[in-house]
Formats: sequence, structure tokens, C-alpha cells
Amino acid sequence: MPEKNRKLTGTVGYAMPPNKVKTVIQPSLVAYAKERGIHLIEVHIDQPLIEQGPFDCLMHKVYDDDWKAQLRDYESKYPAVVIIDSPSSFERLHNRVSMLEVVSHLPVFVQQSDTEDYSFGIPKQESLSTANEKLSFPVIAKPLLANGSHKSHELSLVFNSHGLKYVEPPVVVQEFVNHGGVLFKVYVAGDYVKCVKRRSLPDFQVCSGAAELEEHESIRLISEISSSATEDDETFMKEAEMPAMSFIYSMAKGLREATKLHLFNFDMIKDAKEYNKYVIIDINYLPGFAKVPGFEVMLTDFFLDVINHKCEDVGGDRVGFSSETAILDNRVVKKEGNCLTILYNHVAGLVFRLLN
Ligand SMILES: Nc1ncnc2c1ncn2[C@@H]1O[C@H](COP(=O)(O)OP(=O)(O)OP(=O)(O)O)[C@@H](O)[C@H]1O
Ligand SMILES: O=P(O)(O)O[C@H]1[C@H](O)[C@H](O)[C@H](OP(=O)(O)O)[C@@H](OP(=O)(O)O)[C@@H]1O
Ligand SMILES: [Mg+2]
Ligand SMILES: [Mg+2]
Repeated sequence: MPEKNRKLTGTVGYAMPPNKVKTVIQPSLVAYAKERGIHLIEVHIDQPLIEQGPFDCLMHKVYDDDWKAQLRDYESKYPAVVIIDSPSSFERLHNRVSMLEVVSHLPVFVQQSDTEDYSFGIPKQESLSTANEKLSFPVIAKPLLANGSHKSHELSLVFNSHGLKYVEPPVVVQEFVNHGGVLFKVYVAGDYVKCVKRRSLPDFQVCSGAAELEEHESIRLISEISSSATEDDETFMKEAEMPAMSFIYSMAKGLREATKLHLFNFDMIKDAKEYNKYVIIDINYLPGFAKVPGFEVMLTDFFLDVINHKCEDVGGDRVGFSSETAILDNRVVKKEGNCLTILYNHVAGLVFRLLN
């Protein structure tokens, strides 16, 4: 959109429970956005949506059928309003199996960093009934339903088959991936991406004694890990190397295209057993952006893009994302710009897969 036609002001309605408002719509964001022409207006979720607004954009994190019906009604009355994001897009994140399936089908082009290739994947995961025979311990059992409830964050670390008996279904069971105790949390707001480091669980050396652990020692409940960094962790985390931003950007672009979401974060850990392989373990819709340094600028830039329709519906190439390379078999290769090279890369990818 030529600068002269660029809209400089707009209204963004936000509909979310009070505890979510606290972790996203902080006073610093409201003030900064207002300075830049974006008026953030609270939508009262206990009142009829149709009687509120209209807005240029409506962002929401409300999970019930009545709200979904109101949203449909609102969209039909105000077709120009941009809904961030569609329930059909974020609902797949409420099931931890469908959540990570999007990673396996990433159709995107990612940028090879200037010095090395990256590869990515998801942890091996099974249902409770097949975990014991198909996975190696330790494993981490996660409630299958990831719908923002407190219970959906109650994870269990399980060290042997006895411990699985104490796991309350429905769950998905993932192999624990040693990753050096540091988590990379990537926040995405349209074309704007920020990666932060968080303290994670420490590595576990699989010891022969694990199978003989007392029953009560064979399972450990864990929750709220990533937000409890202590002083020494800070030093520890500072030393952890961040993956290349080109890789992070490309993963963000891939997940945007695969999920059709604009506001989300994803958790990445570096597989200690493989060279430069990152494992996606979690994707969250509309997380607590307020934890991200500079989130006020990031979200305001995003809102301005939305009201100027610069934040194309996913799939469009935008500034900041490069489609200079390709993912083939989840391995990152550089797309040298012509189709012959891409074909070569594809063949190379197939050979790579055959040899590995
Ligand atoms: N497969 C895994 N291997 C190693 N560590 C893991 C694995 N899955 C989860 N973890 C650790 O457990 C933490 C919580 O897992 P996860 O992010 O899946 O749960 P969550 O409840 O969705 O968390 P969030 O608050 O980010 O939504 C991760 O940040 C990481 O530290
Ligand atoms: O540290 P982050 O921002 O990842 O913590 C998020 C978390 O990832 C989830 O997105 C939480 O949302 P729910 O899954 O809906 O519980 C966020 O909760 P919130 O109350 O802060 O929005 C966490 O911030
Ligand atoms: Mg997480
Ligand atoms: Mg999560």
C-alpha cells in the first residue's frame, strides 16, 4: 500500500478473560499503541459482541461455543473487521497431537544460516497404551487437551513403565529430549518474530537403575517450568547459543502458513543427540506476549500492518521472511534461486533421506 494511502489510526478490540488481559494488554502497550494511532478497546465478553465496536480488528482468546456463534454473527454484520484469529485455526492447538502435526507438514521455505544447515522435527510421541513398547524412558506425559486450563499444563515426567500406571488419561506421551536445560520460546505476531530463552528441565542421563525405581519415584509432576528462572540460571542461559535468526524466522513463517495463525508462540529445544536439530514441543495461541522485551512495539507494528492489510493472509511473502531456501525432508537447504538448483536440492534431500 503506497505510504500516502497508509491508514495511520485504527481500533483494535480485545476479547479475553481478565487473566489473559493481564499477560497481553498491559498499560504500557495501550499507551504506546495509542501514541502510534492504535486504540485498544476492551470487548466485554459478558455482553453481546454485536452491540460492541465496530473495530478494524478484533483479537480474541475466548474458548466457548456461544462466543464462536457471536463471532460468526459479528463477521457477517462487519465483514471488513479482521478477526485475529479464526477459531478453526487455533482449535487444532487444543489437541497436543493435532498441534504438532502441523510441524510434520511444514510446506515452507526456510533460510539456511550463513554457516550451517539446520534440521527440525517433533519428539517421538505415542498414546498411553503404546508408550511403553514404542518409546524410550524418560518420557513426558502431557494432557491431550491443551485448552488453557490449569490442568492442561500439568505434565508428568515418567522414568519407567511402573510410572505410566499413575498417568491419568487422556494424555500424549513424548520421549524426553535432552536439550541442555534451555528452551527457545519464539513469539510471532504476523511478520514480527522474537525469540527468547527460558529455563527448561535439566537433561536426564538414562541410568540402569531407572527400571528399579520405587513406584512413587517413577513419576514426577511438573508445571510452570519455563517462567521460574533463578539468578544462576540467567548466567547459564546467557551462555546458551541462540539458533540463527534466519532459521527462527523461517520456522515462524512455516508455522504461520501451516496454522494460519497470526498471534502465537512455539517452544523449541535443541536436540543434544543431533547436530543442529531443533525439536518443536509446543505451540500456543495468543500467549503472554507481555513477557517479551519490547512487546509493545512488536504488537503495535503488527496491528498497524493489519489495519493496512499489509499483514496478508498467511501464505504471502512479506518483508522479514525470506523464501530464499527450501525445506526438503525437514532439512534446511539453500534455494539458489533457480528451479534447476531446487530440483538438485530435492534430489539431494531424497538421497540424504535414503542414506540416513
Ligand atoms: N519432549 C520434551 N523433551 C524435553 N523437555 C520437554 C519436552 N516437552 C516439554 N518439555 C519441557 O516441559 C516444558 C513444558 O512443556 P510444554 O511447553 O509442552 O507444556 P505447556 O503446558 O504447553 O507449556 P506452556 O506454558 O508453554 O503452554 C517445556 O517448556 C520443556 O521445558
Ligand atoms: O511463557 P509463555 O508466554 O509461553 O506462557 C504462556 C503459555 O505458553 C501459554 O500460551 C499460556 O496460555 P494458555 O495455554 O492459554 O494457558 C499463557 O498463559 P497466559 O495466561 O499468560 O496467557 C502463558 O503466558
Ligand atoms: Mg510450552
Ligand atoms: Mg503450551
